[in-house]
Formats: sequence, structure tokens, C-alpha cells
Amino acid sequence: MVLDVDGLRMRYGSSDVLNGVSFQARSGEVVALLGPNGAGKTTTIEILEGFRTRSAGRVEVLGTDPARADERWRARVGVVLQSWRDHGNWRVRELLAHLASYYLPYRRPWDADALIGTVGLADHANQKIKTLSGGQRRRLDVAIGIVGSPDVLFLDEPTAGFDPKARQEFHELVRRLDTTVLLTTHDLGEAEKLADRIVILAGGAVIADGSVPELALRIAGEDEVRWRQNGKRHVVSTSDSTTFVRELFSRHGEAIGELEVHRASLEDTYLTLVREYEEAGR
Ligand SMILES: Nc1ncnc2c1ncn2[C@@H]1O[C@H](COP(=O)(O)OP(=O)(O)OP(=O)(O)O)[C@@H](O)[C@H]1O
Repeated sequence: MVLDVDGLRMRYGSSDVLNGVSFQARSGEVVALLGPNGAGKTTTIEILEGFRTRSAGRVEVLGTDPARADERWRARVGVVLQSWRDHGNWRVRELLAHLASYYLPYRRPWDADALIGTVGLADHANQKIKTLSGGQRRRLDVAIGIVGSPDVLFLDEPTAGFDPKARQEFHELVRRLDTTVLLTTHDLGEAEKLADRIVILAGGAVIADGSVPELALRIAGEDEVRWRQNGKRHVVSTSDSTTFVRELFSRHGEAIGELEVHRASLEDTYLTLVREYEEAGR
């Protein structure tokens, strides 16, 4: 296991934010940590990064407790921080080459120019960081996160503020990375595209953990089938749209037109699971 979290608790003052969170990630897996505002996603990720001390529970990242980790461990962990505003006067290539040199005693970092090309900043390599646009800045943040060729990468809301094209390019970049990733996002389409597994946090605990289809199975009657027959529109909800459509055609054949099947999106599933959780707590 690259990430192994068991019974993680975090208390700020008298307020319990994490009440026994457990989840794991295998090598190469992309896991999306979802949950409402204030659910504790950033807290969890900061504990795993070794930036925050937990109250209780067991946490291992690459087999090591982040609270007791050394530089060798840190060199294997990539972190995408919000933004490197204090490095505004550095130029893109200069900063990446400088950061890469930190990793040399431990592992082989990315070549600065190859990395700049990979994150789509080739035209901006000599530009000062403070002059980059928001999306270009975020690409640089990602470059900083992966410059040491990390074995695990933490991304906290990586595409907040991206335009649709930058977002798509970022998704392609993450898919090309051969590393374990834990990301938080409020963009459920992004989670659906990138994540092998979804972990939903609510009320300080994990309320769901599985692949997108596995989570969709937990909510019933979610597929919607629409078609036109003899000039009339029909809409039916079903838990098994494949069987439904097969029977529809065997019964009515060529009378069926304009067929559409809508499966539950991760957004539908997420909203249902969080609502069910909230209703159960009332
Ligand atoms: N240093 C702190 N001291 C006290 N309370 C804190 C501290 N940091 C976070 N909290 C509280 O802990 C809870 C979880 O915060 P956290 O930032 O981990 O949530 P999140 O899931 O990342 O939220 P969002 O989706 O809004 O980014 C919130 O209620 C927040 O107010």
C-alpha cells in the first residue's frame, strides 16, 4: 500500500473534524477525496503530507509515518501547494532547475526543460513567475509537485481557476503520470475522469469508498431511458437499462426512435450519498 490510513482522528480545540477516517491507495492508483466544504479533506491531505500533526490513528505513506519522516521520504513525496507567490521574481526554468537540484542526493529528478514541455510551459520558460496567468501558474505548481519524480503525489484542488482547455490538458498530464495520486476536488466531472477510486468524507468519516460504477450501484433506479414511439415521448427510470432496452426493442422493434440512456453521473451519486448521510443524522 502506498497510502494506508486507519482510524485517523483530528481535533481542533474542542471540535472533532476527523472521527476515525480509514482508506488506502495501492501503487499507481488515483484516488479522489470528495466531500462538502469543511469535511476535512485538506486536513487529511496535510496530515498525509506531514504538514499537520494528527490527534490519533495510524497513517502510513510509502510505509512511513509522515509525522516521523525524514528527508529521504520527503524526496519521494510530491506536493502541489496553492501557489508559489513568494517566488514571483524567479523565472520558470530557473526555479524548476533549482528545485530539481535538491532531489539529486536522493533520486533522479526531471530535467527542467523536459518538465516544462510536459506541463505546457515551453513558451514561458524564461518568464518571471509573477507574470504568468492563473492557469500557467497552476501548471507551474504541478511541475513543482512532480519535479522530483515522486512516488506519490498530493493535489489539493489542483484545477481551481483553470479554463476548460487548461483543465483538459491538466487531466491528460495526470493520466500520463505513472504515480500514485491523492487529489481533492469539488469538480465531480474531474474526479470521474481521473480517479480509479472515490473516497467521500462527510461528518468526519468515510461514507463511501469505491470506483465510480461501484458507488453508482449503491443508489437505486438511477438510469433514465428516453425514447419516442408513435410520435410520443417516453421516459423511464430503471436500475438495469441494458435489460430494459433489450426488452424494449424485442417488443417494439422499429417503432422505437430517438433512444437515449442516461446513467447516473458521479454528481448524481455523490449528491444522493451525501443527502442520505445527512438525513440519517437528523
Ligand atoms: N487550523 C485550524 N484550526 C481550527 N479549525 C480548523 C483549522 N483548519 C481547519 N479547521 C476546521 O476544520 C474543518 C475541516 O477543514 P478542512 O479545510 O480540512 O475542510 P475541507 O474538506 O478541505 O473543506 P473545503 O472543501 O471547504 O476546502 C473546518 O470546519 C475548518 O473550519
